[in-house]
Amino acid sequence: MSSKIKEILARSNPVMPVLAVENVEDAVPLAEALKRGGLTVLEVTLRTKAAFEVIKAMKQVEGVTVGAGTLTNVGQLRDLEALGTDFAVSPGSTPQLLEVGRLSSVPYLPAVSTASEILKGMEVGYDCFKFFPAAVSGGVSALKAFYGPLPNLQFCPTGGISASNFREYLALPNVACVGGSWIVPGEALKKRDWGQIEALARQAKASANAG
Ligand SMILES: O=C(O)C(=O)C[C@H](O)[C@H](O)COP(=O)(O)O
Repeated sequence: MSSKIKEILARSNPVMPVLAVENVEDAVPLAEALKRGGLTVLEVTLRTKAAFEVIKAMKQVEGVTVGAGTLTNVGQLRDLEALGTDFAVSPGSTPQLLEVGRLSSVPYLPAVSTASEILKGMEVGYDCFKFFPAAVSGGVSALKAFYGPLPNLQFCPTGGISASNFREYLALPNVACVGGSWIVPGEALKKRDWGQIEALARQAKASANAG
């Protein structure tokens, strides 16, 4: 399981837009804009009523890997399995999610913010985690500190990451990719400004590759 998620969150996909999409009609144009900008691994949070329909619609866009975020219980994971979602991400982790996620057909990324949570995940076999909420949990300094005793892990930090600081995270040896909502500002989505979203994606991709 961890290896499948690591393939998805590889350094070739350094920035993962975290999306909250209210209108299913926006799903395809949004995924296409992000793809034109060079970002093809997308996390659709389950924060909106339309989220499952949005995932289904985005999966029609060729070359885009569509995961679900905000996974908080096993029931949702079962629904995502039925939908054929490409991966699933939680904002935290529970013993039940870790256990069920390990065996799921949907590659699963649990989140941690402390060393003890990391150890609990490792006990079940995980070596790849979301680090959430990254900025308020110590940011780059915390990830550097985890690297000392636990160098064989990979993280996807998310939460409080922006255009101005994401490269500091990507420079760390234990960061596979970063996630964030800054690529798709709420206003741009509301205005259906696909050009701006494409430009923000392109900028992030270029800047990540330059690092
Ligand atoms: O909804 C979820 O599944 C989450 O876990 C939280 C999101 O990943 C972060 O809220 C994104 O953080 P920002 O980039 O600071 O907006």
